[in-house]
Amino acid sequence: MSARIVFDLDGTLIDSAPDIHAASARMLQAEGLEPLDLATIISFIGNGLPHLTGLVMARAGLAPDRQQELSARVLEHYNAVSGTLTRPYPAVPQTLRALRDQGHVLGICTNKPEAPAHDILRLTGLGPFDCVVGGDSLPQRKPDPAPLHAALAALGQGPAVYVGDSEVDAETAHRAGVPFLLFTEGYRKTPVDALPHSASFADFAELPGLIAALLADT
Ligand SMILES: O=C(O)COP(=O)(O)O
Ligand SMILES: [Mg+2]
Repeated sequence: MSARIVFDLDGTLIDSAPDIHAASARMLQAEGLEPLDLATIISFIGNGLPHLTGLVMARAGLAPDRQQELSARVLEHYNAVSGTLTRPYPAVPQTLRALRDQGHVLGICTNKPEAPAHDILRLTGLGPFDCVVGGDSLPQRKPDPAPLHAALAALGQGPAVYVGDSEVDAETAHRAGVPFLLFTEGYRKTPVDALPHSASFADFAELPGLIAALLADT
């Protein structure tokens, strides 16, 4: 049976935190400020770059009324560095190929803006995806279920599953009523057991088997 499989991007298919860290560091440097450490930046990922910029600004003591200006700055820097330090997690390319070969249709539902999401998918060679919904594609972003619903609608009919790494992804899937497969090696802050999920995995090589088991149950 073929399924509609939608993936989160940052912390799920790709380890993009080093480029996000570099983009925020360039913005801070232009303000005469020191970079935040990578672990702090990782803890801020999940709700999109403007939200992350707001958290970085608060931590660095920058006035909140500059958020729009500085978010645009971080996005410019991110577009400039995007891909330099970003890598797919181990076994991701092979697993995506295997899932396509099995006849599944694959989509992306990320809070990363749509344009850099397309860029990074091209640079990493992880595509083609049958749809890409970004954090700025709709008025709503995750954890609102609307972006996941939009991605699934674009993929047609059939059983659905969402694969992600974070609290935001677990809540999105839960609110959308879609089974959630949790990748445990991304940017999650909460213990695995405290997040609603159908199954969890640490190695992408396990994913086709988990999806087959999920489909057998439905
Ligand atoms: O850019 C972010 O903050 C999060 O992106 P993600 O939804 O792909 O994890
Ligand atoms: Mg993520």
